[in-house]
Amino acid sequence: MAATKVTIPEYRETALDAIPAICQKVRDTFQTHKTKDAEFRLVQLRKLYWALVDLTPQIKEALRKDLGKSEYETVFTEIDWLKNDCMFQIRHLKNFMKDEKLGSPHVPLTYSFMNYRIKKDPIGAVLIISAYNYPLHLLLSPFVGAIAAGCTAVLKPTEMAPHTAMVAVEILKRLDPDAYAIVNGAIPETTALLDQKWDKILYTGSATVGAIIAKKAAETLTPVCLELGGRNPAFVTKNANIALAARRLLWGKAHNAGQVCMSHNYILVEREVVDSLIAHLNESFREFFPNGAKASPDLSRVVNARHFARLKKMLDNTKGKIVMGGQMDEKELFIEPTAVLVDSMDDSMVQEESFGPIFSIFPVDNLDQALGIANKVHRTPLTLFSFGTKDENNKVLNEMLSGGATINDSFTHGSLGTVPFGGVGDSGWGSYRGKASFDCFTHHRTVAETPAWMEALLRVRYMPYDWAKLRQMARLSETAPNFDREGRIVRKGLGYWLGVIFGLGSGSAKGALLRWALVVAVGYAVAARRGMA
Ligand SMILES: NC(=O)C1=CN([C@@H]2O[C@H](COP(=O)(O)OP(=O)(O)OC[C@H]3O[C@@H](n4cnc5c(N)ncnc54)[C@H](O)[C@@H]3O)[C@@H](O)[C@H]2O)C=CC1
Ligand SMILES: CC1=C(/C=C/C(C)=C/C=C/C(C)=C/C=C/C=C(C)/C=C/C=C(C)/C=C/C=C(\C)C(=O)O)C(C)(C)CCC1
Repeated sequence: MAATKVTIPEYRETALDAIPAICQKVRDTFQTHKTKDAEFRLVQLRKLYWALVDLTPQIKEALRKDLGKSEYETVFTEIDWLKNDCMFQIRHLKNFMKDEKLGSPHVPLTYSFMNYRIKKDPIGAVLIISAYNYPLHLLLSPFVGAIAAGCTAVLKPTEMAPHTAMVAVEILKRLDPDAYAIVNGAIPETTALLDQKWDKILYTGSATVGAIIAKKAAETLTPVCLELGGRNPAFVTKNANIALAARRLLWGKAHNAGQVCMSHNYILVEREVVDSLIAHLNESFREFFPNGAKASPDLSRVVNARHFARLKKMLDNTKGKIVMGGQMDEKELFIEPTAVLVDSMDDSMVQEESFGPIFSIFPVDNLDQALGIANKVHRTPLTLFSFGTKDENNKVLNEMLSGGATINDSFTHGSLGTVPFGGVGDSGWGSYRGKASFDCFTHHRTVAETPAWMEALLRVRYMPYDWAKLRQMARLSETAPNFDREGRIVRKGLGYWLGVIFGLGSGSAKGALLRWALVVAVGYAVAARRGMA
C-alpha cells in the first residue's frame, strides 16, 4: 500500500499583539462556568483522543523531522501515552470530581453534623509551557489534566520542535476554541504570555528558565508547577547484578537519545566492579545496535546544533576516558551513546546536566563515599537509581532525596503515566500524571455547612464567654495524652487502655459519660435521617 503523503503547515509564531486577546478569551470562557460541567470535560477528552488517532501520521512525521524520533518511540511514548492519559481521565473523571466527605479522624464527633467535605473546584485559566524532548507528550499530558479538572488553558509548545507545534495546532482545532488556545513562539511570546494573569502555570524545562517563570509568577502570586531537570546519579554496588544494571542503564541513555530529564547523568560504581560494568555496557551496546548505533532506526538524534555543540563541549572538556561509544556526526546531529570514565566530581561530565546520550562512570570505594559525592553534586535531583542489596538500596533512599527513584532499573517510576511524577527542591515543584494531573489543576476546597438547629450547641463560641461551656467542650473533644513531659510513652496498663476504649479517649469519667451521650445522640440522628428510628 502506498504511503499517504503527510503535510504539516509551516511553523508560524503567534503575533505578539494577538496574545492578550487570546488569553482574555480563555479567562472569559472560564467565567462562563461551561468548562466545569462533567459532560463538557468528557466530550473534550474524547475529542482529544480521536484527534490523536486521526492525526497519527502527522504526529509521526513531525517527531521524525524534529528529533529524528523513531516511529516506535513516537507511538510508545507520545501517541499511545497520550491516548492512555485521555482514557484514564475519561474512566475516572466522575469519581475524581465527587466531593470527599470528611469524617473521623479529621472531624471529631462534636463537629459531625456540619457536613465537612472537600469540594473539587477547577483552578481557573492555566498556562502550560513545555520542553522539546517529548514535545507532544509534555504539552498535552498536563493539558489532559487541565481539561479533566475543568480549567481553560493556553498551551505554549516548544519552538525547538516546530513541526510538532504545528500538529498541536491542528489537534487543538478539534476542541472548544473558546476554552483552549495555543500560542507558538519562543522567548518574546512566552514573555508576553507571562505578562498575563493566570490561575496556575505548569512549566516543563530547564531550571534556569524555571527560575524566570517562578519569579514572574511570584509578582502576581500565581501558583506554579515546575517540572525541571537535574544531575541524576545511579549507584551500583559490588553486590548488584552488573550485567543487568549495565543493560538497564544503557537503555535509559539510548531511549530518546538520552534526552530524558529523568535519565542518569553519572554512575557511582564500587571500584571492584568498574571493569565488569564497562564490559557489560559494551556488550549491551552491541546487542541494542547490532549494525552500529548510526544505522539503527531506533536511535533518535540530538534536537539541534546548539544542543549538539553543548554535548560535544562536555565531552571535549572532560579529563576522563571514553570507554563506550564516542562516535558523532554533526551533520546528522548524531551522537552515539557514550560512557566516560572519570575520577573527579569536578569533571564536566559530572557537574553538567547531560540531557543527551552521554554519561560518566565514577569509581568509588564504597556506598558512603558515593552518597557523599552525589549529595554534593546535586542534593535534590529529579531521580536516582540504585543497584545493590535491599539494605544498600534502602540506605540510598534514606540518605539521598530525589523527585522519584527506581531500584534495580532505569526510570521505571517515570515510565507509567498513571502515577505522580515530579521533582523536589530545585528539580521541580508539584507533580502531575494520573490522578495527580487532575489534582494539579484542582483546588481542594474545604466546605462546611452548619445546620440552623445546632445554634444552641454552639453557645461555647459566643460572647459573653462561659468557662464551664469551654470545659464541657474540652471533655468531649480532647484526647488524654499517653506521654510525659520528656516525650516518653507512659504505659498505664490494662486500666488505662480500658479507659481509652470504654471512655472513648476521654481522661475522666465525666468526659466519658458526655461522649457516650453524644455518640447515642449522633447515632440516633443518623438513624432518623435514614428513616430507621
Ligand atoms: N521534569 C521534567 O518533566 C522535564 C524537564 N526537562 C528539562 O528541560 C530542559 C531541556 O528542555 P528545553 O526545552 O531545552 O528547556 P527550556 O527551558 O529551554 O525551554 C522550555 C520552554 O521554555 C521557553 N523558554 C525558554 N527560554 C525562556 C525565557 N527566557 N523566558 C520564558 N520562556 C522561555 C521555551 O520556549 C520552551 O517552551 C532540561 O534541563 C531538562 O532536564 C525536560 C523535559 C521534562
Ligand atoms: C505479565 C505479562 C506481561 C508483562 C509485561 C510487563 C511487565 C511489561 C513492562 C514493560 C515496561 C516496564 C515498559 C517500559 C516502558 C517505558 C516507557 C514507555 C518509557 C517512557 C518514558 C517516558 C514517557 C519519558 C518521559 C520523560 C519525561 C517526562 C521527561 O524527560 O521529563 C506481558 C508480556 C505483557 C504479557 C504476559 C503477561
